[in-house]
Amino acid sequence: MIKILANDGIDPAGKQLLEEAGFIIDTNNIPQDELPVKLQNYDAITVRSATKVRKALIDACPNLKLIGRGGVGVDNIDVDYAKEKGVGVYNTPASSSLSVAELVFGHLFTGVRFLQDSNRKMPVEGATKFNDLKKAYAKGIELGGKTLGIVGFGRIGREVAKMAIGIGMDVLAFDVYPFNPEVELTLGGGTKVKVSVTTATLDEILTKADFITLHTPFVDKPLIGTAEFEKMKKGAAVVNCSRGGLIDEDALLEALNSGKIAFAGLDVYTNEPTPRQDILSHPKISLTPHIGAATNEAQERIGIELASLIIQHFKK
Ligand SMILES: NC(=O)c1ccc[n+]([C@@H]2O[C@H](COP(=O)([O-])OP(=O)(O)OC[C@H]3O[C@@H](n4cnc5c(N)ncnc54)[C@H](O)[C@@H]3O)[C@@H](O)[C@H]2O)c1
Ligand SMILES: O=C(O)[C@H](O)COP(=O)(O)O
Repeated sequence: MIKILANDGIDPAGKQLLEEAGFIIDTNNIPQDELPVKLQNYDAITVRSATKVRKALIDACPNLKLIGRGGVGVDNIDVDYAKEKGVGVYNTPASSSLSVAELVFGHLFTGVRFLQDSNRKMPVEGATKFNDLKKAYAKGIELGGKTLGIVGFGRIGREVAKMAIGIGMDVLAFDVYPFNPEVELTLGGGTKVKVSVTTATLDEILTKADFITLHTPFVDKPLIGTAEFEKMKKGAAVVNCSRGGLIDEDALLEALNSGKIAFAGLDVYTNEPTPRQDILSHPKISLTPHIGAATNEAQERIGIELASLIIQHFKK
């Protein structure tokens, strides 16, 4: 019997598929430091972003045959080393794109209408200072008609573009690789419409966009630091639902505090799971705790896709 440890959980639909295929699946969350011993009893492990599967753990578990990542980023797994050791590594790249794209707009709509701040202040001051708050939040702006710069035009970047076009934004897109600027929108009734975004350089995005959203992996250094903030339009805003580290957080605070940029929306942080307090308490930052893929729909798709990949792997 193949035994699988779903250390960061798995959607019930995925668990059911695995059980129907005859696998034993445990959803115990074993602490990282106990894994080198406890994972020895399993043939496979599935993780999200919390559990790390590094070289030392792979070495400690010679029976391990598969590592499944329920999600996109495999930066918590030593993929090349695992493959060298004959351990299969799988992820579910497309299952959460729509959910992440929707969260980007959650942050954008939040920022332009100060929701991050009014949600903090209304419970405390709403009843006594209603009109003061009404005045404080009176300078909102619309997203429609503004320019959105998308850095990284992959799966999520393309979903973001479709939504932006749908609400009447102009879209500039940049990617390190050449890409098809055409995206297909599905209208009510199923009608499909093809619309092209404008291809741009990173510099054009920095200087022309009203809002900038990042959709690349993190490699080794921030994509957006002091020099990039300086190039942005005054009053621009940034959203990062990709990976902490893509934005230099010191430079971000400086740009927010000087008024150079109006707001930021963050789902990911340089220090996870303990982001810095000056980021967490900033009134111009809309915050979510790395929940881009955390919708029922995305997790169900992820669970089903991962289960199918695991079943296929062991049936080979
Ligand atoms: N917040 C969350 O919960 C969450 C959920 C899913 C994915 N993500 C993250 O979102 C990011 C994007 O995911 P995706 O599925 O769209 O990936 P993807 O591979 O489909 O797209 C990434 C794109 O970025 C481009 N790129 C790489 N480096 C670049 C650079 N320096 N400048 C410009 N473009 C660059 C690539 O060519 C690619 O087209 C990943 O970092 C992923 O881990 C976060
Ligand atoms: O790369 C991803 O898929 C996301 O960062 C999702 O992370 P999570 O699985 O911890 O929600």
